[in-house]
Order: sequence, then structure tokens, then C-alpha cells
Amino acid sequence: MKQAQFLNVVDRDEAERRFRAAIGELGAIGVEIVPLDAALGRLLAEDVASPVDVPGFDRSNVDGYAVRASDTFGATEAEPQRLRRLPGSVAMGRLPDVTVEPGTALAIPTGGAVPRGADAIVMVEHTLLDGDDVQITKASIPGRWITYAGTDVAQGEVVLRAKERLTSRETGVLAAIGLDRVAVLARPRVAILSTGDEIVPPGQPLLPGAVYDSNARILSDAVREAGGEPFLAGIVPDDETSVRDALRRCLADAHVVLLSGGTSKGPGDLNARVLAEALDPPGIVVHGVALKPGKPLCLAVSRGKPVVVLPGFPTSAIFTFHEFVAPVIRALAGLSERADDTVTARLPFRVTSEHGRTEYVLVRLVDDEHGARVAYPIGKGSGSVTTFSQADGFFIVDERVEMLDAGDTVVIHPVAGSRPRQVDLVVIGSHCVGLDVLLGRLAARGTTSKLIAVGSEAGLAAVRRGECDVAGVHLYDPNTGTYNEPFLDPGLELARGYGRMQGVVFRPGDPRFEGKRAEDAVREAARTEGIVMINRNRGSGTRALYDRLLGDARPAGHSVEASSHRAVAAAVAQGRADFGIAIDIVARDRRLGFLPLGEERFDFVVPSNRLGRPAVRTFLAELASAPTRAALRDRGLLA
Ligand SMILES: Nc1nc2c(c(=O)[nH]1)N[C@H]1C(S)=C(S)[C@@H](COP(=O)(O)OP(=O)(O)OC[C@H]3O[C@@H](n4cnc5c(N)ncnc54)[C@H](O)[C@@H]3O)O[C@H]1N2
Ligand code: MOO
Repeated sequence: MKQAQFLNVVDRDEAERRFRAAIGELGAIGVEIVPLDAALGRLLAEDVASPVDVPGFDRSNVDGYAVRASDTFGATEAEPQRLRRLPGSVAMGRLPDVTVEPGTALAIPTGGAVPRGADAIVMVEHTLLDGDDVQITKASIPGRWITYAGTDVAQGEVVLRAKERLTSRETGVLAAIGLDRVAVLARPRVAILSTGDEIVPPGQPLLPGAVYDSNARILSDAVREAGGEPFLAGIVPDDETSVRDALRRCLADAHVVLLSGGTSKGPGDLNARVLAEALDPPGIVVHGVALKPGKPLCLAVSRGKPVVVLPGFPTSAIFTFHEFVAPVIRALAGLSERADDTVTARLPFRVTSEHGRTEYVLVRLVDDEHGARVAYPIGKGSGSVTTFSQADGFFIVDERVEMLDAGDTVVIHPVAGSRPRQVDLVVIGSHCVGLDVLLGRLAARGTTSKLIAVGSEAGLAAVRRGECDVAGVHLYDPNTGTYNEPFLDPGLELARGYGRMQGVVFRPGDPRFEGKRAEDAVREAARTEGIVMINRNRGSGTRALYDRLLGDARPAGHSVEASSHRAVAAAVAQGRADFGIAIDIVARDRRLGFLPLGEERFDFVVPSNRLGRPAVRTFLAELASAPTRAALRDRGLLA
């Protein structure tokens, strides 16, 4: 029997066109009146004209005396003008009923209402008390120290415009004109439903095979960023009735409904089937877009209401959300199109792409020696949650293009919500817990850094091209049997890092390994029926160790090449393999047995011409310092 296929995969633009056509006219969903206390961050629905003058009366700006300016003409300290002091003074919060006649003065506080007859205020510092009189020691002019009614805001004046976002400054203005409530654009309600038997909410224990629900969180906050009001409709299992019931509740309550997961072609991928049944016309308009990530995206509309099944993989979900859903929510919220400020950058290495699918490649940006931008692809695949959070932007590879070369220029689009991060120190290369220790210590001293983990070889290439300050490397040279040193070129310096003890990892208590010498245990294991190993990728120093120990032996699992020490430890801990070679740190973290084999060197390559940079100097000093060495030893490193 033929399996289900994506029969009608359409390209990105066609998918968007069909989706928008099915939704119809897109605009703000409505207006609501909210108390001023809840107005922060909202968008004004209409222009606001002031119902009052601000200030509402002619106001004194100083403590002093309200006078007629002409009575003060010619006054100096040597020849003051004497005025008769009227009894009392202007009271705050009331209009005075006294008139300042020629030759008189009335005491007035800052903020007091100017009495009839007066046209200027003399500051108290320029007066002397003299019995019932007051002597004015400085001449004034009409209007001096008075703010006239309506000069800040005149009644009827428009103080804020429709669609303005209310910050504390705007809410302050609204309060000053006496409003305690304001008309704002209503926020579209967006229901978010996570589907899958394996999905559990954060905070709960994670049983083997389960996955934390990260999609609901990221979608919910992305909805907020797009001007919508999310509501979390929970997690439902891969079961038609459960999904249908949850979907009905969401449809009744929301302007937009988002599901994630269960939209590709597995047996549990039933969301599209449920949608096809449960939605009003037109229903599903697109299922399958020639897009990477995001191929299984399902776009549907139920009587004008958008209903979207986003792919379960986090990177795919958030990407397709920003491409297809965020603009719709923004429009429903009354927000304008987002300006997309692009920049250009150079590729540090070749990038391949699948023919027939428009690909979005997430990147981190660094500057090279000459200030030219370089875009490092951070492809951990659609299943990664960190890729999107670390990205500075992405470039698009047309569906007809299968390869971009090193040095090619690409156009970088900003990732929603990301700000270009300027850092003090750029580190490219291999990743290690020791590097986390070091960069953590630098951060505590105020030196910021960006770490791009691309492996030792790409790190070395990056220092050679002048794209980073430091590269962390552990490169093994089989000719000399040494690490790192043989790979240096003129213009590159090696800073001594630390050692990492490598050895055979196995499940504790396994008699095939327990208590043996590493070399003997591996040789025996290689000959024992039923034992499964896990290998490392070619080119890694650890792989060279495997090759030396195994010789021509090819035990089961030899072709399974994990790309990190952690992946080896996970495979052994979870019983997919019985042994592998990894560093002792991961063995300890996973509580595995460990038979030591030898030390691997993890060092740092620095371009000579960057040795003088303050951040590089700080890094090298930190690396060499006694407290750092102690912290590295604490983490099990040989420092
Ligand atoms: N035979 C085929 N298999 C797959 C295809 C295909 O064309 N043919 N497409 C692949 C592509 S591309 C993608 S993307 C995924 C998407 O699959 P689904 O949308 O059906 O998602 P699930 O299978 O339910 O889950 C995928 C993955 O994501 C995890 N997940 C799901 N929900 C969440 C959540 N709320 N938070 C965090 N992670 C979540 C889930 O556990 C899975 O690991 O299909 C390919 N397969
Ligand atoms: O669309 Mo999927 O996101 O390529 O992995």
C-alpha cells in the first residue's frame, strides 16, 4: 500500500496568497476601553483631544509675590520699590478672590493661581519684608514667572494620535488631561494548542522519550510580540477525539487558532485530518509548503478564522509562525507591516541546500579584520530550540539553488526580536565545558563574548581568516602523536589550555569492562558477540584513538558516528551502545564507568595581531590565572 504523501506541496508565496485570500479582508478586530492602569503597551484606537486646558489656570512658577510689573519698574537693591502687602497668600488648589491693585503685592506659592490684576511674579529672593509692606529689589516684566492657562495643552488640542503605542510617557499625558480610561485597539485572541503523546509541560519530571513543551511558550510570547493576546489551550495527546474537542473549544474562543505538531506523515500525525472534518469552509487551503524548515505546515481557514498547524520541531514552528502567522496577527491587532532592515554578509564556508525547497538558514554574525560582516550558519536542524534563540538573522536560499560557495555574499534578514549583539570577544571553534567556565568568568568581569561552536577545524579556519579573536581546538596530528601545535601557521599563537582525560565509558557494573585496563577491555569487546560500540566522527582526535585501539576490528556499531562526547555518553547510558570513548567529565555527569586511556589537549589559537586587544588580553590572563585553573580542575579538567 502506498504511504500518505504531501500531494500538493506549494511554494512559499503561493501558500501565503491562498491563505490570505481565504481569510479575506484583514484589519484591526475592534476597539476596547481600558482603565489607564491597564493601558501600558496598548495601541491607541483613536486620536485623543484634551478635554481641558493644561494648566487649567494662569500659574505661578515660583514662590514670591504676585504684582503689577509696572509697579516694579526701576527697582534695584539700592533703590527698591515699596508695595503694600495684601493680607494672607494665594492658597493651593483654589482660585484667589483677591485683586492685586496698583501698588500692592500678594504672596503666592509655586503652582498657585495668579490673582486678578497681577501680571508678573517677583521671586521671594528679590523681596524684603518691611512691616506691612514689601520691598521689591529687582524690576520685573509682564508675564514673568507665569505659565498661562492652556499653554502646555489647550482644550481641544490633539495630544496623542491613533495607533500610537502607549508608553509611560503617553499614559502620563493621558493622566494630565484627566482621563482614567482610554480607547485602545483590541488584541486578537490566539489559542495555542500543543499536540503529541510525548509532550509534557516544563516543571514536570521528564520521563525517557518525553519532550518538554517549548513551542507553547515561544509561540505564546511571539504572539504577544505581534500584538496578540495568547491563551494556552494545553497539551493534548495524539488522539482524534481529544484534538477535536480541544480544537472546538479554541475555535469558540479565539480569533486565531495555532496547533503545533502532528502535521507530517507519521501515524500520530492526525491534526490535518481533524481539521479537514471539524472546520467550516473553506477549511484546509495548504498542507505542505516547499520550505525548509517548515515543509509540513498546514494553513486552514474556518469562516474567515485562521487555523494553522505548525510543524512540531521548534525551529520549524517558530519560523513558519513568523513567516505566515505573525503578519496576520499584527494586522488583526492594527499594527503596520514590520520593516525588514537587511544587511549583507559573506559566507565563511560552503552551504548546500535541498533543491525544490526554499531554505531559511539561520546565522550568527561576526566582523572580520576589515570590518566586513561574516555570517556563520548555525544549522542544528529543525529540531533545535537554541538555533533560533542564538541567531542574529537568516538568509534565504532560493529553491532552485543547491549550493552557495565560501565567500559568497548573502542578504541577512533580522530575526524577529533579535538585536545585533556587539560583544568584546568572538570565540569560534570547538565547544568545551572548560570554555564555559572561562567565558563565565570573563562575563563576571564585564567582558562579553559570542561563542560559535563549529568544531576545531572550522575554528582554525576562522582564526586564519581573521574572523575571531580566539579558537578553541583539540586537533590530533597522527604523524607526531601530538595535539594542536602542529597545526599552527605563522601569525598564529597557541595559548596553553588544559587536558581532558579520555577513556572508555560503559554502564557501571558491566563485567566486560569493570576493573579492566582500557586497551584490554576494548580489544576483548571487539571480539565478543553481542557487544555494540558507538564511534566518533572521522577527523576527531577521539576517532584516531578508536582506530588505534580497534585496528582492523569492526564491532557492531562501528558505523554509528556520534559527533560529540556527550552523544557517546548518552548512547551508552541509554543502552543503545555498550561502550564508547569519551572524556571523563561526561562519564561522571552520566554516572558511567570510566577506564582512562590518555589525555586530549584543548588549547586556544589566537591571531598574533589580536594579542594586543583588551578582551584578548583579559582572556589570556584569565586562562592563566590560578583561580581559573582551580575552577577548571573542579570541573574535572587537567589544568
Ligand atoms: N516521512 C516523512 N517524515 C517527515 C516529513 C516528511 O515529509 N516525510 N517531514 C519532516 C519535517 S520537514 C518536519 S518539520 C517534521 C514535523 O513533524 P510534525 O509537525 O508532524 O511534528 P511531530 O512529528 O509531532 O513532532 C516533531 C518533533 O517536534 C517535537 N515537538 C512536537 N511538539 C512540540 C512542542 N510543543 N514543544 C517541543 N517540541 C515539540 C516532537 O517531539 C518531535 O521531536 O516531520 C518530519 N517527518
Ligand atoms: O520542515 Mo522540517 O522543518 O524541514 O524539519
